[in-house]
Amino acid sequence: MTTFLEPSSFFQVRPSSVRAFSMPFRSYIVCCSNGNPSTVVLLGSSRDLESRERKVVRLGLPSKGRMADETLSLLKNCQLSVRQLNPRQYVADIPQLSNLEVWFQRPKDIVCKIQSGDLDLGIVGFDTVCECGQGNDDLIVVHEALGFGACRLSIAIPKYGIFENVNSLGELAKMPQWTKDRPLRIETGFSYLGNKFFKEKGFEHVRFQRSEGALEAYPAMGTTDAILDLVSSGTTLRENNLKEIDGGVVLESQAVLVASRRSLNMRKGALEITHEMLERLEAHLRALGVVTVVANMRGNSAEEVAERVLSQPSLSGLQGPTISPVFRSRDGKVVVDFFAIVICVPQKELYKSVQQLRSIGGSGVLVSDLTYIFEEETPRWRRLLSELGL
Ligand SMILES: Nc1ncnc2c1ncn2[C@@H]1O[C@H](COP(=O)(O)OP(=O)(O)OP(=O)(O)O)[C@@H](O)[C@H]1O
Ligand SMILES: O=P(O)(O)OC[C@H]1O[C@H](OP(=O)(O)OP(=O)(O)O)[C@H](O)[C@@H]1O
Ligand SMILES: [Mg+2]
Repeated sequence: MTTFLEPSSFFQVRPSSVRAFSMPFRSYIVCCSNGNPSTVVLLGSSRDLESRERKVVRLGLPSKGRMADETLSLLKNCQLSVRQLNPRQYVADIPQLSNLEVWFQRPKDIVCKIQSGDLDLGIVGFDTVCECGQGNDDLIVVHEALGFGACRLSIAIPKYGIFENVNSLGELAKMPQWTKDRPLRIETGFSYLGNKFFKEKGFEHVRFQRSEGALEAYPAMGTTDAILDLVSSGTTLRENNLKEIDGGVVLESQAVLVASRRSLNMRKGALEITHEMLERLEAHLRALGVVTVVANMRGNSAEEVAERVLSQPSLSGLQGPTISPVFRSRDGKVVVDFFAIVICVPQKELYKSVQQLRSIGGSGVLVSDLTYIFEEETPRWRRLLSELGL
């Protein structure tokens, strides 16, 4: 039961005391009717109230770093261009999506702010969601493969010295050097994921040391034994005389669209915006690397042309070819002796497809890029609704 009390009976507690109630908010309005702490009632945080009252939906995008440009260009390719008047402005919008604000933030802050209710949606690396989210059930990965920022969170050790013959996680664990007093020291910006991984793997004597940036230098400095960091091409490791080991990949990552479950359930418009973004992202990503091929072919009927087209392995298209009659006027009569074929083929198979089309009589071949492929269903939308219990 909620009881409304006189203002004089309200007081505020410190964040540390609030944690004792296992509530994740920074400041709470707490009231108690008779001074007895056992009757304390938590009404909600001032921050939480502000967040709940907010009418506009907020999307967090990386403000800088390697994810920033690719995020903007992906959205642009989905016809969701972000309108930012100048690059130092941290708030922007997407004219296509009314009732949406874009906030540029550092990737880690995006995940923190989604959890605190200051943002509703975000585009960041999966590694950041897992590290900063720490398994928080409020975070939902709505699209897990946006197609850029691919990397892995991986353990690396020196190629030299005591590690020369160590090439797997098992061998690293068995090294006699690690004891309670002298544990394996791992430098990382991913101590949550690192701790979890090493615990699951049964490592006993490990100590994580927290650092951000240029970790690859630390083993040679002698301040750490191993590092746990993101790797993509492997160049940074190689240039610093480090190597990955078998079984040492903690996580595979790429850019994802992440949302707050609370926002999707409670904030007006959040679910609709997420739906539109998801539809466009899926349709665009599906269309990447696929081209439309249009050609004309002489024939007596659509079926006869279809038989010829389907006899070629690279011409079956997404769901089979679309074949339409080409009407021409001859001697004052309308005749059909040509058919237009439309097929979608993977870019990689384009030349092979053109050769096959020619071999069965195709001419006037036109090729164009695809922007979207909208399927009947958006599989990730179904999955999201079921995760939200809708
Ligand atoms: N070498 C890489 N190749 C591909 N993607 C990467 C690579 N390094 C990082 N990423 C991805 O890009 C995201 C952002 O990395 P970035 O280096 O821009 O920011 P950061 O290191 O988290 O922030 P900052 O350096 O400002 O503290 C990472 O979370 C990861 O998903
Ligand atoms: O395998 P590679 O292709 O060499 O990429 C790996 C490097 O990329 C990231 O660093 P980043 O460039 O983001 O610099 P930072 O350490 O300052 O974040 C990561 O922390 C590695 O150092
Ligand atoms: Mg970085």
